[in-house]
Amino acid sequence: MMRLQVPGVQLLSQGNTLNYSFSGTGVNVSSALARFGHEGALISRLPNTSLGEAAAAYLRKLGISSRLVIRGGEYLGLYFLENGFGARPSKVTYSNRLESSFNTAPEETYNYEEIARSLDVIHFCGITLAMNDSVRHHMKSLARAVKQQGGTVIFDCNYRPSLWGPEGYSQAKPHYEEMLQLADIVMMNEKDAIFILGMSSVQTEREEQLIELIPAVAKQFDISVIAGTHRSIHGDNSHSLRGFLYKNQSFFFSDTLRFLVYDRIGAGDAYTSGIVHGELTGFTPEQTVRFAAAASMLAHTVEGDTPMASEADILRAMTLSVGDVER
Ligand SMILES: Nc1ncnc2c1ncn2[C@@H]1O[C@H](COP(=O)(O)OP(=O)(O)OP(=O)(O)O)[C@@H](O)[C@H]1O
Ligand SMILES: O=C(O)C[C@@H](O)[C@H](O)C(=O)CO
Repeated sequence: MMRLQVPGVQLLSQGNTLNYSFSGTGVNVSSALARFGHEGALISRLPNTSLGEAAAAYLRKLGISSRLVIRGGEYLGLYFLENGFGARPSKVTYSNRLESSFNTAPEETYNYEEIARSLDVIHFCGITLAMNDSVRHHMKSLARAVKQQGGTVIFDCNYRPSLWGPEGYSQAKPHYEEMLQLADIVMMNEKDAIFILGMSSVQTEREEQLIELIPAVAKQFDISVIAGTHRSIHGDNSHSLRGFLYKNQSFFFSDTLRFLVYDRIGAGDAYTSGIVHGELTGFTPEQTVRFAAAASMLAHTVEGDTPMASEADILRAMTLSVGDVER
């Protein structure tokens, strides 16, 4: 999709120029993994227009393979970003998303078995799950095909209230449950368990709810790895983030990292990419969760949705020393 950002911290109603880039969770995760040395390919559908061309060129620049990008349809989904400052949060407004080439892809667009044979790991997210019945059908069919071929299915719950509407949780629940049944690695925290899956906890603190509910989710849906973050937002444009990883019936946590935020969008995708890279590379769970949290921290420092840090940048950031100019 296309991101249209009002420069600086202006509101849409104040500005008169927009900077554009192309993004979405799939773009963010596949480009980060490509930067870490894996082959990252995007499964999507782009229009045969200058907009589609510009998006394809952007993917090439990010090192993403477009071998699974289909051409057709007429539009690209858009979102407008107004950056927050201090007490005023950033605001995302989606536009024309449901008419996009991706969201109108007809039944026969993707050859699920062929795609599944061509990859080891596939990543889906809750944003795609919120689109429409036809997209959900593509998504679940592809996940089933990958599972049948012995591939790894990753599902990031990232629930977006504005996409599901007022009865969102009850509408979302059966679809989330289906994806969780198919997933091997899941990105979530206790909020997803409580609000979407309807689980309850006797605990009142987030950390304790997490420790009670995540193992129950892993058991119920037979999930090997569950990972996610807890974020606190401070009044001085800084955030604190602590990552967790639940694997082999044990929890692993990163340190709580506190940092200034330049651009928050896509930081969760950077965390996911760190977890997936750690799992694929054979890091220990301790290393993986620390690597993912540092990857997410660095993503907050770069403009745009897409994480730009290399593995070396992240390993350096894990030492926690703030650097001067490197020359
Ligand atoms: N209102 C909500 N209802 C249910 N779950 C939620 C809600 N808000 C957030 N969550 C869940 O909490 C987890 C963390 O969400 P959060 O928005 O903090 O960041 P993220 O998804 O990690 O980051 P990013 O927005 O960069 O992808 C996600 O799995 C998300 O689905
Ligand atoms: O809405 C999307 O498809 C994703 C974008 O809003 C953005 O890239 C994002 O939220 C990433 O997690």
